[in-house]
Order: sequence, then structure tokens, then C-alpha cells
Amino acid sequence: MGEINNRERHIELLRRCVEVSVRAKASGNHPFGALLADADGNVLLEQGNIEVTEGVCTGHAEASLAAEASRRYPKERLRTYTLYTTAEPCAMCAGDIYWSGIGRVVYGISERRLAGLTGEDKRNLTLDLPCRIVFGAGRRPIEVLGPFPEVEAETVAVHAGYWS
Ligand SMILES: O=c1cc[nH]c(=O)[nH]1
Repeated sequence: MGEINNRERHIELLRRCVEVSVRAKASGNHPFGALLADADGNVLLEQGNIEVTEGVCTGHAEASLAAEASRRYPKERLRTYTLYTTAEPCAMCAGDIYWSGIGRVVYGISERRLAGLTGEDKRNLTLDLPCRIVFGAGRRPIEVLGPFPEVEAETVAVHAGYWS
């Protein structure tokens, strides 16, 4: 019981996010995946990017997950939950996570690393603003863990040949 602080479990859940990102890409969306876990590390929700199939510019995996989480759970509960994601949340998603009440974020690769993959591709003109800066401007703490070098290769592999 209690908040999981086990690096191996974080890595397992980040790998599961990679699987979600593979499915998002296969469904025609951008290759990003996220999930919500409770304080014991049980997976409650999974969410891939839905920008293309839903035709919504804000359909990032993390923003969509934060919205669904807030529909389902009260803020007091979300403070004990963790959002896992393949890539560090952008400034928009960090804002959504902040407002949702989610207490912790664990990510695989940094926004900077992602920017190196997406380059000038107009489908993902990355906002160069670390999520810790966004959260740091808020009025409640959000713990952030990442990047995780252990999952970098497999996270990046899903982006291979995708961005121009
Ligand atoms: O982290 C990110 C970046 C772009 N799109 C997503 O769905 N997630």
C-alpha cells in the first residue's frame, strides 16, 4: 500500500505508456501515450494522442488523460495519483495536469529530447518550456520524475521516421 517509489515499477509503467504510444500511432495519431496510476501503482486509465482522429489540436495524450481523470475522480483523490507519459508534458498539458489536481508526473524523455526528434515538423512545433517551470509557477506542489534513460531507446524508436 502507499505511494509507489520503486524505480522498477516506474519503468514498467513507462514501458506500458510506450505500448499506448504504439497503438496511438497505429490508429493514425501522433506517437504519444500516457496512463494514470493510483498510489499502489495500479493502472486506472490509459490514453493515447487523439489529435488526428478526433481532429482536436489539444488532443495530446496527457491533456486528454487529465480531462478524463477529472471527469472520473475528485481532486482530493487525484492528488494521490500519478500520470505517466512517454514524453515530458508540454506547457499546455502541464497546465491541464495542474488544474486536474494530479499529484505526480513521471515521464520517459524530456521535452528538449522530443524537440530534437520533431524538429521543424509543423505537426508538433514543441513549446520549449520544461514542465517543472510551469508547475513551479503554481500554488500547489506537483512531484516530477524524469527523464528515465532506461526507456529512452524504446520511447524514441516509436518516433523513428515519423517526423519530417
Ligand atoms: O507530450 C506530448 C507532446 C505532443 N503530443 C502529445 O500527445 N504528447
